Amino acid sequence: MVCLGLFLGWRIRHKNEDAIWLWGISIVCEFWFTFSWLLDQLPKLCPLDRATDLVVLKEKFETATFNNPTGKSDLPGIDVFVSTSNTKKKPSFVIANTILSILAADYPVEKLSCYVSDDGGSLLTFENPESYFNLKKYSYKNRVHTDFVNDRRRVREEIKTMKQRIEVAGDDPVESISKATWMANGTHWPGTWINPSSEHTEDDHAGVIQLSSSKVGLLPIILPLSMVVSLIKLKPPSDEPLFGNNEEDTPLDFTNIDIRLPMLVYVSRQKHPDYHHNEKAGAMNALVRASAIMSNGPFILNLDYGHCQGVDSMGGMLGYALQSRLRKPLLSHSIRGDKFGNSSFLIASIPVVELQGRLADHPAVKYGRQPGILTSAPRELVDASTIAEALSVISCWYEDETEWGQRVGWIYGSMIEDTVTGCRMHNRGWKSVYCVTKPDAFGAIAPRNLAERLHQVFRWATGSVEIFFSRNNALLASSRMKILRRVAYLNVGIYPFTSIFLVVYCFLPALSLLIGQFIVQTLNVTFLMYLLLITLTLCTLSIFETMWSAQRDGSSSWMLTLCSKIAHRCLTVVAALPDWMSAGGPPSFYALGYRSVVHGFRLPFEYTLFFTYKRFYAV
Ligand SMILES: O=c1ccn([C@@H]2O[C@H](COP(=O)(O)OP(=O)(O)O[C@H]3O[C@H](CO)[C@@H](O)[C@H](O)[C@H]3O)[C@@H](O)[C@H]2O)c(=O)[nH]1
Ligand SMILES: [Mn+2]
Repeated sequence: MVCLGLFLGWRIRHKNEDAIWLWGISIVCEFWFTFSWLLDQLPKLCPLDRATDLVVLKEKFETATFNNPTGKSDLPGIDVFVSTSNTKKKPSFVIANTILSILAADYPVEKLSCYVSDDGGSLLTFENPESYFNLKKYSYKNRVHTDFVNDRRRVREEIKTMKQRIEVAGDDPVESISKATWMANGTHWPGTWINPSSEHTEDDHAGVIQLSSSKVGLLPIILPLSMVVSLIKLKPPSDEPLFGNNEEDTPLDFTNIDIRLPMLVYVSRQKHPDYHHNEKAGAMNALVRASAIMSNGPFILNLDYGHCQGVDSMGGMLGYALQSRLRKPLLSHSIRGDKFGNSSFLIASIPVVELQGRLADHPAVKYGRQPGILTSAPRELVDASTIAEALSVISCWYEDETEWGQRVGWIYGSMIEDTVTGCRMHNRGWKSVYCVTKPDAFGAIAPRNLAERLHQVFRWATGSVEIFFSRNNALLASSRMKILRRVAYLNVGIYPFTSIFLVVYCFLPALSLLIGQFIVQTLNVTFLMYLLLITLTLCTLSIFETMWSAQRDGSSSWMLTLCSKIAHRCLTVVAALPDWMSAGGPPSFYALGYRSVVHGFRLPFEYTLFFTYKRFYAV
């Protein structure tokens, strides 16, 4: 900050009298860059690193006490929401992995429900796990128990036969799926048809809810999942362990293994051309209501279609949420976080906040999800009338003349609904914690190519500009919004504007060549020294951040860690440069143009790609 201050001071005192306008433009840009750098840095002040003590968590909630003589888990229920939309772009096997990671979580099965929202409303396309099973030599060989090798062989055979069964259904496997718009029970699929006809397209179809325990219903719907289901013989969970036996017709031996799995629900909300579906925010709100009727877990965890989670993450996160209920400290605090270098991490942590409170307004859930309520009573069975009721709350007119999306649930009106919703929650005094777990709690898929990445940053920038020009602008937030958090939100709303200054500033050298004038009168030593000083300071800052994160990892040879991390960081910087140059500038620039000039025009979530690139490359 001192370097930048001195530099700017020097620049103001040494005008280029021969081209005062050029000097003026460059000074304005430099002031903006300093401002946006500050906005980036401030939220990183006072980093706090917390970790849940899982042993204490288990001790508190899963040991026999006077109030809980059986020692059955007393942990609260969690409803996990996974969203998917376009199955062409989002392979169904990816979401199958996400769902598997949830079903495999180290959390009492009877307390966990997994809701899959499919905005495509489609029978997911079949993509088989052949590539994994076709590997001639796989890396586990000689390193794992022979049981695993044998099980793997059996699963491979099972999948082969399943594939054959699918191929027998028609010459072309894809063709056979298109006929599967008729479900196995002889009724037609209420959602999107492969050959769409009226009321069976992606934007116009009835609501669908399918429960994993009604196995027959699920089988034709999610094919990769159906494999999983048929392989492990899904059972509706009760709070008593259920041991498998080998008599059943399964390829795996489940003797003495608890075969219960969490409740798995497939939801595709109703769509109608007359109603805006509000993308992911709309899908999440439908799930909030449907789940309130079906399981009403006091906590919600929201994952995207490709966010796999680690086995311990649920307990890890609950540790934060339940902290106030425990006398023995559950959290260890230490300063210095790991994830420096990207201020958006603060914002990215926001969806992890416990999303409780009165979100549901349906009579069946009159009291909503009461804050902090612990559901120790066993969950009631879900019957046909419950499903009918859940179907009614995912209809598209359900939100008519209600406050859903305005004040209740996920907030509508921006493409980055996670940020707006987080902002509104903080604004109302919700607390959030930045969750750092070891190993990482979640793994996600990054965009696979430049076009996808540009599409994503364009969408984010559009969302940011939408926020900036709305009442959700951080400057208008209530006094409950903490100051650094306000700065972080402000940064999210303001960063696309940097693109204007970037484009102008990058243009100046070319202009200088043409007119023979530069932003300074002469390239004197002081100017160059300042540039060098600023560059060196930034590098040092980077090294410090790396050192802190190396220390945090508690590595015994932290020098070695440091060296490898510095090398890694250098590589990252080099690799990120093209990304920064392509993504940081033009997409934000366009987003800004669209939002400010063509205000009120809504860009479709998925089709921004077409919009950007036609223009981008034309220019
Ligand atoms: O109409 C829609 C559009 C999208 N989605 C889902 O929303 C999620 C995010 O979409 P994606 O295309 O993966 O966007 P990303 O930019 O990768 O996602 C980030 O940015 C989004 C805001 O733009 C947030 O919603 C996400 O939580 C955040 O991870 C995915 O699971 C989609 O399936 C829907 O459910 N319905
Ligand atoms: Mn994504």
